[in-house]
Amino acid sequence: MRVGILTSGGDCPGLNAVIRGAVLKGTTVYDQEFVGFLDGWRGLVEGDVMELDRPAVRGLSHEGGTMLGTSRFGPYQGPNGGAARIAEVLERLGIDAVIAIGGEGTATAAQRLYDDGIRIVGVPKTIDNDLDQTDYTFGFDTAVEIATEAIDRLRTTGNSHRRCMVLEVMGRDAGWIALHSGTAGGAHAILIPEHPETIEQVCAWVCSVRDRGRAPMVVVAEGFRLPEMAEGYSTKGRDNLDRPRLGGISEVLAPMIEQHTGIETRATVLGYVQRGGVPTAFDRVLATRLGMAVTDLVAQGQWGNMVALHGTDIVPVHFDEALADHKKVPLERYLEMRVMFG
Ligand SMILES: Nc1ncnc2c1ncn2[C@@H]1O[C@H](COP(=O)(O)OP(=O)(O)O)[C@@H](O)[C@H]1O
Ligand SMILES: O=P(O)(O)OC[C@H]1O[C@](O)(COP(=O)(O)O)[C@@H](O)[C@@H]1O
Ligand SMILES: [Mg+2]
Repeated sequence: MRVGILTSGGDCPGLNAVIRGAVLKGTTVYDQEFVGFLDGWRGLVEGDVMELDRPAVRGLSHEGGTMLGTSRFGPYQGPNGGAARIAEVLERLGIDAVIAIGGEGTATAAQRLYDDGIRIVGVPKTIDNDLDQTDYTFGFDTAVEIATEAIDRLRTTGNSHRRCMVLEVMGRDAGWIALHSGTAGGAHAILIPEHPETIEQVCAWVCSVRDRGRAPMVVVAEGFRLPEMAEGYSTKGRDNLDRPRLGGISEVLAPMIEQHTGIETRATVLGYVQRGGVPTAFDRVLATRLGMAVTDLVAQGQWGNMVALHGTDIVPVHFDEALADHKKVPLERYLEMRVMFG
């Protein structure tokens, strides 16, 4: 069987480890052959492929990014898009099945292609960790490590100047990176998209920290909203799916905090550093296992499924099930940490 792999959506540390895991197990255990589609769905629609044999994936598990490239191009997009045309491309290239590695957008597209008769399986990917039906996604642990290191570093400069430091991390709809890094770094307030807080409440926490003689550390997810904000803070237009490009809420909060409390306050937007560079050991292991497991789905013809982490097991989950809900931070998880704020 000849299998095509693609990576789609935002990149994420661990994508290369998935590709390597799939190629190593698929070639040795199942005699599968692999090609990679370049730049996500674009490579599939346009038939733009590279051979993926064992030497092509050598030493790949520690490398960040994706060797195949990624994009936000859609499989139904453009004059050549659509399942019928994709079926022709697969036929012409002698490819029997597709492995799509991506987030909820990629899984939505994969589900639609599956409904339209394409033999496709998936691997979940998101640094935000907000895909349902999988306990963790690779890339998340790496992002949390990077954000935690940033908190540690901001603390020493904040302490030296007795400033309030505000760190903005990624998290469009879900505050997992903020919650985990803020917890690990001992932040005095953690602000996430799921649970608005008033500026008065944030300032009350900041003042209580200052009153103890400490320099306040606030971690905010990019998608956090004050109660009066209708959507996440955005000044960079919208993406090709018409979602606001988020970023900059920390730069709104910092002057507000300074004005309300009189404490000198500085904002840092961590940005794409969270998505770049080498994956942690945890993410390499998870990504490798997911890549290996997805070749089982191909061998068994379990089309329409993706592999997922349940506890310590890798199990198949139908795209439909995974897409039914969005894995947000539950209120009780937030309240658990909120008692420590201030
Ligand atoms: N509802 C949808 N229907 C068809 N294709 C979609 C849909 N949502 C996303 N896609 C395609 O999948 C690509 C990746 O989705 P995106 O949300 O950008 O990343 P991710 O897969 O990481 O969530 C999008 O650019 C788009 O081309
Ligand atoms: O600028 P881009 O590449 O569109 O991505 C920004 C978004 O991607 C994310 O990193 C999420 O990416 P994934 O869920 O696709 O891993 C968000 O936190 C952020 O809002
Ligand atoms: Mg998405």
